[in-house]
Amino acid sequence: MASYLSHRNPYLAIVTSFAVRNESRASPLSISPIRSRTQVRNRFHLNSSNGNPLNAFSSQDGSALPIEHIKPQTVEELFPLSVPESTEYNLSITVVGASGDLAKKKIFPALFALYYEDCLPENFIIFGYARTKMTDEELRNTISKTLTCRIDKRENCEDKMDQFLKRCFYHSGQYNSEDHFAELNCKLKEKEGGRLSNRLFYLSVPPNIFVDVVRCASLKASSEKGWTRVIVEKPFGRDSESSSELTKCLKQYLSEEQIFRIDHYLGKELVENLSVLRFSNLVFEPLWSRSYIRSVQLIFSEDFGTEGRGGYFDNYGIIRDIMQNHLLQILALFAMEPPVSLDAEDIRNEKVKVLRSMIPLLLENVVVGQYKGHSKDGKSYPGYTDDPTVPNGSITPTFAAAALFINNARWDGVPFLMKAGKALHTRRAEIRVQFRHVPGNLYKRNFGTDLDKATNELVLRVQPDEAIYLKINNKVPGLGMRLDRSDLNLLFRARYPCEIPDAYERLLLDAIEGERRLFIRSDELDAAWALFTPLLKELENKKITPELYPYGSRGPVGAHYLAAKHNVRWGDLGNED
Ligand SMILES: NC(=O)C1=CN([C@@H]2O[C@H](COP(=O)(O)OP(=O)(O)OC[C@H]3O[C@@H](n4cnc5c(N)ncnc54)[C@H](OP(=O)(O)O)[C@@H]3O)[C@@H](O)[C@H]2O)C=CC1
Ligand SMILES: O=C1O[C@H](COP(=O)(O)O)[C@@H](O)[C@H](O)[C@H]1O
Repeated sequence: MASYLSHRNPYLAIVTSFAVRNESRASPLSISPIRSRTQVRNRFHLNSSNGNPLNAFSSQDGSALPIEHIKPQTVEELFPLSVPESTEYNLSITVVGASGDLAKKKIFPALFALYYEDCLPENFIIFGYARTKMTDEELRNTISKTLTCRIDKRENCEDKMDQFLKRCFYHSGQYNSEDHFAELNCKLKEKEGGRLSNRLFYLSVPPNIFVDVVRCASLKASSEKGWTRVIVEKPFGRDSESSSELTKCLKQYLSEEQIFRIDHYLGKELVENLSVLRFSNLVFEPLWSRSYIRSVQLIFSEDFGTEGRGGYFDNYGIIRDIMQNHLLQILALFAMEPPVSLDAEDIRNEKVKVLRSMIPLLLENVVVGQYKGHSKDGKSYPGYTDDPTVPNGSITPTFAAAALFINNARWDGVPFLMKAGKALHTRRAEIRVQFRHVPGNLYKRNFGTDLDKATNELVLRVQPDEAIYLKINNKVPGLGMRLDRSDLNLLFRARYPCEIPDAYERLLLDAIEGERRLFIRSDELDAAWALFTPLLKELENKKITPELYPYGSRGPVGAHYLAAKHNVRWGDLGNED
């Protein structure tokens, strides 16, 4: 019971510790604390991503108001005899950049999915905000085209969509206008109907606008009595300096507790499952070190180019777009020491330690590539520089492979190979763990000369078709002694025949709840940039030309040499997957 609410905000931590102290000397007369706590829990009984029940109307983040303001002063304040009903609370979500691609593709559909699953509080409203002129009705029409119902839960879906859309509104304004945000504030207040309201802003706009929006929103549209939180989309800067500058600017208006830096890969089901697999199964954790693991591979590939996003992409490139954030976050989760608990700070502390233990990334351990035009079966595919939004002669990498090392006792000498590319032959994201050879293997001669083919490999397929499988050696049935490699295969669609929630659903729900475990803390971000910035500068200063690879291919051959240099092979390019 003690840990039930305690990891949340200061208010709830106080409530919990106080309630537990009271509980230990409970008498028939000391019933009110326990009753109050139960009421609090029942009011909004959802689970956040670490499995703890939610309290969606949890109080302040210590932002708009000083912390003393929110500390309950008396027992009556801590455990009021009459706890307000959930209907008195409101959650207002403002999607800034609501006319954009991400808002339509991911954010509104995720919000609808949460509503459909009864994961939003009873009183919620959603505002779209952008410069584009639009009426509420026009916003509803636009987003209605992208809402979908779970494949396995289609009943009443149309009704639910209608009800959801009725809660969606739109306000047009400039991103740097305090007046326009003050107008938004008036509209929010009107719809909130005088209830205590928590406010969440989702910054789905290009990064050069982040600070303006945060300034205007925090000064003019913060919640007066509830919390105000801001989800910030990547990219968080483009190197150490710009990232620190961004953090510094954001912190003029927000506390760290209010900033939710999203990395949507942390919300993916299989990335979530990584820690479960490792820490709740005895068979894996003892093997999780240099003693048994020969290499770890983090692979991201897309079978389409930068179509439509070339303008953004050219300023960043694949290392900033995928490696410095998505793949590095997975690496940190994979390699961290067991955290003290599942609390956000405990996990993020361990991740930071790993990131800070990484050996500086050398240019000789990196390969960069760029896709070129290619024709196949009578169809032609454009090269990266054919995109009209990409400058002629751009040397921005659309592919990169890198070998990284962690300087600690657990991982000394183990190559962590990363590979990320656009316009490759397949769309896939996976974590591959290659184990060492079996020492003194009795069956050595059954494998022929290539012992690598007989090593065990654990694969977490993040997407598509989520799966966890372990490649093992097995006797082929029969009178002889022939071995082959087989998979112990946990295919999610076979085992769990329900739709897997999108990463944005999980992350939005956590931000509403105030659960920060899957969001990036500023010191994690600093450590991530500290690792990649020198390399990025060297690539740019030396104007390293990327190796060209045809659209739809398996990427530059340089990636194979890189793996070979570290005595390993890419697991995704074997004869079998
Ligand atoms: N799209 C994706 O798949 C992903 C996007 N992201 C990040 O999410 C954020 C939003 O992405 P996305 O929706 O694709 O971005 P968009 O380019 O579609 O921009 C979103 C909105 O911002 C406004 N906007 C665009 N450019 C400018 C500008 N130069 N000055 C002022 N306003 C501008 C536009 O609204 P209006 O003109 O109406 O004001 C636009 O509809 C970005 O930070 C992006 O990096 C992260 C991961 C994936
Ligand atoms: O952050 C980004 O991610 C997408 C890939 O996300 P996914 O969930 O579809 O795998 C990528 O296309 C984009 O370039 C990048 O900015």
